[in-house]
Amino acid sequence: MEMEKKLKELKEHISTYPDFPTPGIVFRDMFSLLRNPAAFKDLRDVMVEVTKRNIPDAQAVVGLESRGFLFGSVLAIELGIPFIPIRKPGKLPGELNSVTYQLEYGTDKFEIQKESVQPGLKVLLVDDLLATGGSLKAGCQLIEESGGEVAGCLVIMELLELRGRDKISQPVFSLLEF
Ligand SMILES: O=P(O)(O)OC[C@H]1O[C@H](OP(=O)(O)OP(=O)(O)O)[C@H](O)[C@@H]1O
Ligand SMILES: Nc1ncnc2[nH]cnc12
Repeated sequence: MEMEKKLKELKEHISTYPDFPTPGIVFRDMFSLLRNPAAFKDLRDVMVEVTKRNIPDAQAVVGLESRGFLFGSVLAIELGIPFIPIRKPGKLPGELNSVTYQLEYGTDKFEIQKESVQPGLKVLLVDDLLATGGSLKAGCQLIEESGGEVAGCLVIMELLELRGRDKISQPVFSLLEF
């Protein structure tokens, strides 16, 4: 099946919840897609194809906690490159770099292990969803502060009207647009 058709079908597997978790937020639930094994497999194939086509020189996948871990780890296995986590505070051992950022609903802090990023490492940053762009921007900042280079970002879903990609100077690829 060609990519466009696959993407159209995948989008139909995303359930929508108005006013969750707070009034005014339209929540796009990717877990409804993951419940369907054939759809999850198709999503994996599309992620791999888009990455190989657009970010072929990625040397590691960095995933953002927590939903970014699900897709980032699948991609790292398929590409045969390391998976590196960026986590919420207090979860990672060892020497860390950290950054504080704004969410669509609230603020939070991210941490990465210094030893996980070698100087000049070309990174593919992965998350489930791009909303205001605060998380992805913080992720890029953290990778660069740690000595890495963001070769590109991949998100499964993008909420277009929030214009999150305007905050990101690195190339951003999204699969399903809302
Ligand atoms: O573009 P932004 O406005 O920054 O929003 C997108 C981020 O918000 C959600 O994460 P959340 O902090 O809810 O964490 P979770 O994945 O652990 O549920 C989502 O998984 C993205 O990481
Ligand atoms: N609207 C939304 N739907 C799902 N996850 C989100 N994370 C941030 N905003 C979101």
